[in-house]
Amino acid sequence: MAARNFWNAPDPDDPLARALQPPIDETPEERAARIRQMEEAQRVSREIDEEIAIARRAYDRRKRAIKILLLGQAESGKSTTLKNFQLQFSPQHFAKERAAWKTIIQLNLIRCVKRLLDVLQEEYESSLQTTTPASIAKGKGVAGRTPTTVGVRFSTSPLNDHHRRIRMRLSALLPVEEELMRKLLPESAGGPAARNDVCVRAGSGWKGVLAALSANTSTLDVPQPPQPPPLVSALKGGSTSRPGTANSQARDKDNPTAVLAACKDDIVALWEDKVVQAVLKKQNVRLQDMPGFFLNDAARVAAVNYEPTDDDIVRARVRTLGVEEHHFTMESGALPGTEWYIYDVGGSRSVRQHWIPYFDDVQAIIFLAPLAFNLTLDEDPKVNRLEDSIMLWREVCQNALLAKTTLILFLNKMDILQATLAAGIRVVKYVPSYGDQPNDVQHVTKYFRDKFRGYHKRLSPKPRPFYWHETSVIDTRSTAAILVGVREGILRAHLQSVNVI
Ligand SMILES: Nc1nc2c(ncn2[C@@H]2O[C@H](COP(=O)(O)OP(=O)(O)OP(=O)(O)O)[C@@H](O)[C@H]2O)c(=O)[nH]1
Ligand SMILES: [Mg+2]
Repeated sequence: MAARNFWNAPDPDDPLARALQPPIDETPEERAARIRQMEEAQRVSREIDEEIAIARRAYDRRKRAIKILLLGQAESGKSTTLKNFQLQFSPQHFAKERAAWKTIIQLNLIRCVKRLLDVLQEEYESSLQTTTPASIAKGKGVAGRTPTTVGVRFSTSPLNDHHRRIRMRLSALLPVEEELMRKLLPESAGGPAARNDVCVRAGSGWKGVLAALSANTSTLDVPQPPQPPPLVSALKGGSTSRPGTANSQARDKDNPTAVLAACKDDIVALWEDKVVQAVLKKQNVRLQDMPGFFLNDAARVAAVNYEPTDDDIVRARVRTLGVEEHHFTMESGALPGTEWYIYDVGGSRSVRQHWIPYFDDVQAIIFLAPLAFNLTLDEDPKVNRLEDSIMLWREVCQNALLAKTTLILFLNKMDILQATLAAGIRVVKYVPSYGDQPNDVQHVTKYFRDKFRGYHKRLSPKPRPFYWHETSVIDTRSTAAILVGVREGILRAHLQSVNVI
């Protein structure tokens, strides 16, 4: 019996094959249309196969890749650690994002100026006094300002009209800040998170938005600083209205570089003013400790031709909302070409539930714990920051999903601990169990490190080594050396776990 060609000759008994047979009376046009349809179906099918192959390759690559999760409370230094990683091991990628960071740094500077203006306004308001008949009778008043009418308000503040004029001119920065925040986080512009910090939502493509903005803003068109309105309105808290057309105002608020350049001399003058520094000291405000502090660099950052340095980018502050995945290929090191994924999460209490889905798929966790024994959480000022870090560390140590995960503790912000202890702030006041041990960096660090080590040992589902480093991740040089060691350690642990070494 002759062999039937399986593909070309359909089995006459197969109902599906019968159904797919072209009709006997098919016209040439119908035949052409049927063939076109078949070809289109084959093309779609090939496309789907290709997509599946790409997805499978990506899945295999990701499975082989090394995955690190950065954990810790808000402001503990997770995103700063990530930037150090990128700077150290993926410098080309880091350099590509420079334009986006420029706008963030400008925004950080504007925030610092705004905070400074708020402090000066508070000082001014708290120094307002009203004359009373009694004070006039006793000849009380302010030098050079003899009150003439009963009930006149006057200020005893050392801030004078010169400061108020600068303050009015700097109000031109406020619409710029609002506009940038609206672009970065449209859904919560003006909300509580956005008011306190520069926020971005993970996966929103904010770096692309900012890079485009930075490329589009003309730096040649520097507006003149606004002229102050009459002093009366300035004393009332001021209006932000400026001379110029509505069009020029709309254009200016889209151009942080130009507006900052116009305000540069005023920012520098206000920040370096001795009276202003004395007010800050009196009010016990240290703007230097603010996240994203750039006032000492104002002359550079507010310049028309400003380009951020690597250090500027590492110091820039953006609050992370959600979880950001960063994929990069090691450009150097023991195994160049190795793929790494680093997950950077938001650390404030309301977003911590988003961490859990990442727990079962990471080789290592870098846990950032600043030894901020004297500070409280922004989101809950009743909670001590260090207590919160220890509570989080305990949860991470005992989590069964993380039993095989390498935990690396960064006791971060050592520079701040040093400054805090040098300022005479005593640990025992906040942590009574510290007792009368010496109040120096070495003893304080050992005390808290032993606490973290103890929980790690007691709570880990099975024994695992305790890795820790004292870090100031804001300092790129000292961090680079630590990260090289961390990278090699994680790589070795990973290769061992897959039986390669
Ligand atoms: N002085 C000092 N500042 C640091 C250090 N590490 C981070 N910072 C600063 O602390 C602020 C917060 O750092 P981030 O890296 O943004 O903190 P985060 O953990 O990512 O915070 P969230 O995104 O809110 O969860 C930034 O202004 C950093 O520049 C450090 O070691 N020393
Ligand atoms: Mg962050």
